[in-house]
Amino acid sequence: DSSLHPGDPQLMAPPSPAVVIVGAGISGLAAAEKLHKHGFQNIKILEATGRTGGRIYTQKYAKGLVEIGAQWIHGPSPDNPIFQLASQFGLLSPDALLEENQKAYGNNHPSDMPVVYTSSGGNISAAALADIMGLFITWLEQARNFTNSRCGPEDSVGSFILQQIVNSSQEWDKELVDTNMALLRGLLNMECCVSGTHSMDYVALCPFGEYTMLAGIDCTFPTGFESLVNRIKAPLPSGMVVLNKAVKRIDWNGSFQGNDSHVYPVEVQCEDGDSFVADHVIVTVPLGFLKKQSADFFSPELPTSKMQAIKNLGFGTNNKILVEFEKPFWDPNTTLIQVLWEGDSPLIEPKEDLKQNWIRKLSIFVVLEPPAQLGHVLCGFIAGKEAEFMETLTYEEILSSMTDLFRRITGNPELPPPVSILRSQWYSQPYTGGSYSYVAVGSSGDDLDNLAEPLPTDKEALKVKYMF
Ligand SMILES: Cc1cc2nc3c(=O)[nH]c(=O)nc-3n(C[C@H](O)[C@H](O)[C@H](O)COP(=O)(O)OP(=O)(O)OC[C@H]3O[C@@H](n4cnc5c(N)ncnc54)[C@H](O)[C@@H]3O)c2cc1C
Repeated sequence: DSSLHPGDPQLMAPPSPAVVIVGAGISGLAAAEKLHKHGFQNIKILEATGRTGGRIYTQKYAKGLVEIGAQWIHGPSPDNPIFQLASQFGLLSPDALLEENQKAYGNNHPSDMPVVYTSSGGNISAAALADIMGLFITWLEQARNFTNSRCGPEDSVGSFILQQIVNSSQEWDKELVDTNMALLRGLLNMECCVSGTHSMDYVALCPFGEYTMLAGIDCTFPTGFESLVNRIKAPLPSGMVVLNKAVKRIDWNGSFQGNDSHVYPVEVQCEDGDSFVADHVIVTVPLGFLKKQSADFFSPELPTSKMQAIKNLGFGTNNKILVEFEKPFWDPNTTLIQVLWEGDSPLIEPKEDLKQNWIRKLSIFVVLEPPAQLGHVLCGFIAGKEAEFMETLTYEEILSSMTDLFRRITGNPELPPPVSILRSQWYSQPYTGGSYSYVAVGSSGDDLDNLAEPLPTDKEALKVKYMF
């Protein structure tokens, strides 16, 4: 509520509330910026790593910039706060600002049709692919329509789609069955990347449609997603963000003497022995970190409903493998490349030997734009246990796997190896522990709301709650 200011009597017990924000990703920085704008001065943002931005991470690569984490504004239209900020700061390309692009629906998926390369160097006709893509998109929409209608708590998006595949396959021409199944396996692999999960069998069916899709064709930041973070951070005074300051524990319901005469309800203890007293703490650490640490991170322990929400919600890995080529092997109009792994099928469990088979989970590559400025770069997406295994491999092992893969799918054993590769390793980051969250079987959207609820639940104590 912008009408409230620190001087307002209903907000102010001590004259300048001390606020500690844990995490300097976009959430923590945006919270600080908002408080600062409303006159709060006693704010500290404690960040475990040596950089701000968290899962928004733009790096120099090839001849330009690439995103190791967040890449697109999904649903860039006026209702989207990221879009609002990005346009306000002038960070978007003229195309992204076109009204027609803001009104169109991209469905949170790349809107273009991929070009399919098979694992033995063949191609698939655009018509065959369009048929299967059409079915798959319809099934996803049907899965979203389960919201508020009856479905079992154990039902998953994966099991629903599998049932549709089985039913639909009865009507397919026999000679198309293997190709269709392999295409669908690839589309499911891609959907795992979208949801950040190992398997769509882990994603709850009933709440699947609660994720609101905003209008707008997904767009990127020409100067990098991190330029948005930097603009949000710019007005904050130096010293407000403290890097390399990992928080170890938050004592959130006590009485702690500050250096002044004030007694504070919260004390934040850091790994390096430092501690900070506070009136309010805003915790923005990823769910992946909370899953590993929440039992020891809060004292007293969080209420059972919050602990259950942390346990029940899903948090999985989606990684990127960026591959730079001297010359593109793909046609200049290609925007997406799908790898069809012959023999794969949604009806067959993937083989467990990750060393031999991890690469079969890699089904989709986005051609990064614009090649004139960036060079010829493909961005592969891989999710789940295979993505986590990939993080353990050396640069040389991945480069060699990529060389083999592209030689196979182009049918050209002489194809020059990529010039370089760059991969993300979100699972191994101790303060992230994966990529993003999803509503897993056994959880619901209420768990997300529950985690966002401030503590303590005593309404009298909730002065800051009404700031936003
Ligand atoms: C591969 C990938 C692709 C993505 N693609 C998109 C996309 O295209 N579009 C999109 O909108 N979103 C995308 N996302 C999601 C998006 O990046 C996140 O939703 C967003 O960046 C989360 O911001 P945050 O500030 O909430 O968390 P984070 O960015 O994770 O920030 C949390 C911060 O807390 C710090 N921290 C953790 N523990 C501690 C501790 N104990 N003490 C102190 N600090 C701590 C972390 O180091 C981190 O800096 C993607 C994410 C990934 C990983």
